[in-house]
Amino acid sequence: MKIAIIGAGNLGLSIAKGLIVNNAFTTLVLTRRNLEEIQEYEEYAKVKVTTDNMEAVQYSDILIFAVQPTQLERILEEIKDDLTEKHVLISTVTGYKISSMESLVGKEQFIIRAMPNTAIAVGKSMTCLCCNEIGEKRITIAEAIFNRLGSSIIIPENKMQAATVICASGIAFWMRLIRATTQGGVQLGFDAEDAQELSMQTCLGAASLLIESGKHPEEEIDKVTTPRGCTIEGLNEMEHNGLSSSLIKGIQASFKKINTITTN
Ligand SMILES: NC(=O)C1=CN([C@@H]2O[C@H](COP(=O)(O)OP(=O)(O)OC[C@H]3O[C@@H](n4cnc5c(N)ncnc54)[C@H](O)[C@@H]3O)[C@@H](O)[C@H]2O)C=CC1
Ligand SMILES: O=C(O)[C@@H]1CCC=N1
Repeated sequence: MKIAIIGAGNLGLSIAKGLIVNNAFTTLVLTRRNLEEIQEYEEYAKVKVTTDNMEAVQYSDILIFAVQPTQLERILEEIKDDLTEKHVLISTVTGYKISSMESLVGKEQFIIRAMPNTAIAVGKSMTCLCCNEIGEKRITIAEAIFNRLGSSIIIPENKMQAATVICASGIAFWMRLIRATTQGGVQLGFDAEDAQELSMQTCLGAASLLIESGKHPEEEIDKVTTPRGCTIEGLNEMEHNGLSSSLIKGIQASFKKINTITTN
């Protein structure tokens, strides 16, 4: 696959790393306004960096847009005359609707929206996808890319904002929980490095157990909570202090915010 990432910033570079580590492209073009930060990527075989989006379009079949919402419109205006029927446009841009992209590049262009998270750099992103009508003919290409770099599901476009909160912002929420449990571990006497290792591996174990068993979290929690034991003591104290409620309220606040920053 001849892939271009238009806007190799935080997310764009995470996608690039995932593609490179998984050898998941034929050619890869990375664009950015300032090349200094991405020059090192040219050391990888078949990777090119440029400031020229038009060149990236001409050189590639799959165009992944990873720019800020306010930057996308200008870029689509810039490249639209160079788009052909071979191009598949994949936008990771938050809150930028398919209909707005269609109004700039036309309904006949294959358009897919993807909402990955930065774990795509290590092939572990949960990515939500949706597409325009004609894009259904190419959605399997997007699934192939994002399944190689984690897991993907197809959702209706009206759930993309919620998906952004749960998956894209969500990775930051989980990392904060890892940090908090690390701090708890330090207070119990582990050095910071060991405490983080214990916390990360336990988090990975919890997710893996649920993924592999298909069980509900409470069923697995019941196996851990010895009656009158230390686990239920800790869990109840956390709940008295609003753990679940705080997470749910945070998710709601994030969702409220994302609906205010939607640009179209
Ligand atoms: N950072 C994240 O974890 C996630 C971000 N997103 C969305 O992905 C998009 C990108 O986010 P980030 O990577 O965090 O932003 P960023 O600001 O780190 O990256 C955007 C990059 O685009 C470049 N750029 C701007 N105008 C350009 C142009 N005309 N041509 C080429 N490059 C240009 C900028 O120099 C910058 O490096 C946003 O819409 C964001 O909402 C979605 C999911 C997760
Ligand atoms: O925080 C944000 O607004 C963007 C969207 C999801 C991740 N980063």
